[in-house]
Amino acid sequence: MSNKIVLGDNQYGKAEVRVVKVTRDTDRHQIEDLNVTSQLRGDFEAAHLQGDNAHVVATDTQKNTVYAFAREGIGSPEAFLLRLSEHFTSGFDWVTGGRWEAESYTWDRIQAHGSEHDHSFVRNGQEVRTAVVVRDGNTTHLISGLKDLTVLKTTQSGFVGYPRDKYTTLPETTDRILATDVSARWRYSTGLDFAATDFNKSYDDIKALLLEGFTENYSHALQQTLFDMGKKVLEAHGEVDEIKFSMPNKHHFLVDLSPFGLDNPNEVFFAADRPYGLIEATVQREDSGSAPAAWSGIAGFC
Ligand SMILES: O=c1[nH]c(=O)c2[nH]c(=O)[nH]c2[nH]1
Repeated sequence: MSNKIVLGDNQYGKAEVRVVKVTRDTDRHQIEDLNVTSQLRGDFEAAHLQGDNAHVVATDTQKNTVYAFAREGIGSPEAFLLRLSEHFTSGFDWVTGGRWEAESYTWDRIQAHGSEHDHSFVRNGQEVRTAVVVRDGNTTHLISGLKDLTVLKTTQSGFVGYPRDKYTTLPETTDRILATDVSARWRYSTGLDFAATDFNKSYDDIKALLLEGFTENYSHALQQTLFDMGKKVLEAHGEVDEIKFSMPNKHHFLVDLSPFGLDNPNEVFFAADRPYGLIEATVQREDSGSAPAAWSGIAGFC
């Protein structure tokens, strides 16, 4: 083993640049609200080893670039990140790649006096939309997703047939509540023409498929429901290579009402917040293989 100490993988940039873009071409304003992280990869050895900052595009400059690009419009988180990645990799020879990530928050128009208001909005708290661009030389990986999409069904779910040992106390059930916060990330094929893709439409459609997938079949386990949801997305969207999920099983325990002389025919539950089951999996095409580089910097499944 060598005693020489060298620099390993590295990236740097500005994290969580909060940018809100108002489009006011007409009196009916539009709002886009993002939290952007920009990180550059490339030849930054001199900065780390010698304190030579000649290659260090300041994180402050990266932040300013986010705001300057927003002036020309955002469009979709994916399109915005792709523009940033192109700018930094084409503008600086030694920047060979990087990672650009955004969370996107949705604002709905306030319904006032029966119609949608022109310039007043209410935050839609249903889920947070996410996007990541990972660029490595000429290869661009694009991963879209969502998190905190909380769903629940009151029947058509059960859990039976699992092994029993001396530590097993869980009773089998064929009718339980199934609830989870869906985190999902789907990776678009690198062969896709990103410039010609309507990522907002794709997002809306995939979210709808995930929700439908949750409802459609009797659930023998959250694992099966996860797979149903992913399968629907891959069947309908040929441009998506794989989808990763992280889903807590938000347990709802039937409350024993017998001390009060009451029955409880599956109606009153204690919603536990912890511990929770944690179900994570990738749903992929048989021949697609995996693309670990695309997911680098994304902790765990989602
Ligand atoms: O859908 C479930 N999957 C599990 O793996 C599991 N384990 C458990 O205790 N309850 C459940 N439910």
